[in-house]
Amino acid sequence: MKTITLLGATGSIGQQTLAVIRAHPDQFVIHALAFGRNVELARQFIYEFQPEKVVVQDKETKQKLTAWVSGTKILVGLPGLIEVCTDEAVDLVVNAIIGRIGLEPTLQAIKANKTLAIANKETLVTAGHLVMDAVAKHQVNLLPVDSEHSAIFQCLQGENEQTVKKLIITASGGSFRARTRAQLADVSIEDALQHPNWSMGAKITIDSASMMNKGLEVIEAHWLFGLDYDKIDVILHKESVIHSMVEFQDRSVIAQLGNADMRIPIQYALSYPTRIPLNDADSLDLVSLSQLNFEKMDLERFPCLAMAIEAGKSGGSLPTVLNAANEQAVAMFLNNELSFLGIEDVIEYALARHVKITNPDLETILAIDEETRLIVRDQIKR
Ligand SMILES: NC(=O)C1=CN([C@@H]2O[C@H](COP(=O)(O)OP(=O)(O)OC[C@H]3O[C@@H](n4cnc5c(N)ncnc54)[C@H](OP(=O)(O)O)[C@@H]3O)[C@@H](O)[C@H]2O)C=CC1
Ligand SMILES: CC(=O)[C@@H](O)[C@H](O)COP(=O)(O)O
Ligand SMILES: [Mn+2]
Repeated sequence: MKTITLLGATGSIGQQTLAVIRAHPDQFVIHALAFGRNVELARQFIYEFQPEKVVVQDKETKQKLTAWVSGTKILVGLPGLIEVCTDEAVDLVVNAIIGRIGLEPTLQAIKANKTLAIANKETLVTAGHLVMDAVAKHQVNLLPVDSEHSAIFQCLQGENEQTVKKLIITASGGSFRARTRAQLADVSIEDALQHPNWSMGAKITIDSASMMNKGLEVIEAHWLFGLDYDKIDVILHKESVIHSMVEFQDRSVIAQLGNADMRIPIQYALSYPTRIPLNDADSLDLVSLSQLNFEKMDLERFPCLAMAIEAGKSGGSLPTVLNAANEQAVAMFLNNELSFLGIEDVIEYALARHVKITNPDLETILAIDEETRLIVRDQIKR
């Protein structure tokens, strides 16, 4: 039995994680659930999973929840997240929170020697070196949940990582893959939220439309698999059936395929190192699909991907700036304060004015993150 703390329980990944746990009550039990402000949904999950502890984003949310909950301790904010990630009883932390807020809980969970299933890619982008240093020091398992990274991780099982020639990350192209750049000028929030293959939270869906998601994933892959950027390729694959591939030195290529169902990588991270059945799911039907398509990635069409690769290669504090500027810009786009193409403009602006700091510590990263968000807000409101 694995005892689990789940951060981001009310989100897209969080709910699918609970579906996996619900289907395997003999293997997984919830210790704590953390969420932001969605009290309605959280109440149902607290009732069903009876966690010992719940963490909410702020005091107002705690007040709303208090009347509904008995026998569960309600904690608030970052101290609460850290407490439930480090509790003695916990074996596995699933970090499915959105954004940079996931960084400190991640670091604390690793320091407490917990196995970590990580969906929260912003954490690895903003401070991958700190996370991987902590993983190496504490010798914990850091298990990818992101579909591409789970695919690569699965392809690497039983392999010697020294024999890897390159990773090939697939990209669906997102909501606007059929549009030219000129056709992106007036796109609406609703259009941007229509991902062709996956049902996901709003922020990652916008990242996918701008191709920043793939940029974040390249940086995430660099840290998770310890490979130089020139060994990480991205190709367009509109069906999202091959979730990613590994080419080995002998030119053999291993791919992981499956339907676009995040329960597959989530469950693999939870059950690792074994596989368990995924019930209520369809098998991949290649005959119905009949063909799979691949295209070269056009970095001029998708400048966010180009900026992310450059920031990753340059390293230091630049990925922190990239991530913070993107989080702020996407939030403002979703709030109707910025156009879709404005997202890439403000990220470019934030990166250009930043003076890189090599090997930033946690305090420096948090300060740069805050400062970058301010700069982006000021720039947009001007
Ligand atoms: N969705 C997907 O299929 C995939 C997602 N990912 C990654 O997984 C992560 C989660 O994505 P997704 O599930 O789509 O996101 P969602 O927006 O659907 O969910 C985010 C979750 O985080 C919670 N949250 C937000 N802010 C805070 C906070 N300050 N304190 C505590 N909890 C907070 C939300 O709570 P509430 O809603 O209650 O406010 C919600 O539970 C992201 O990093 C994303 O890039 C990676 C691959 C696929
Ligand atoms: C499900 C998942 O892992 C997402 O990150 C997905 O990959 C988004 O798809 P694209 O970014 O390829 O559009
Ligand atoms: Mn992904």
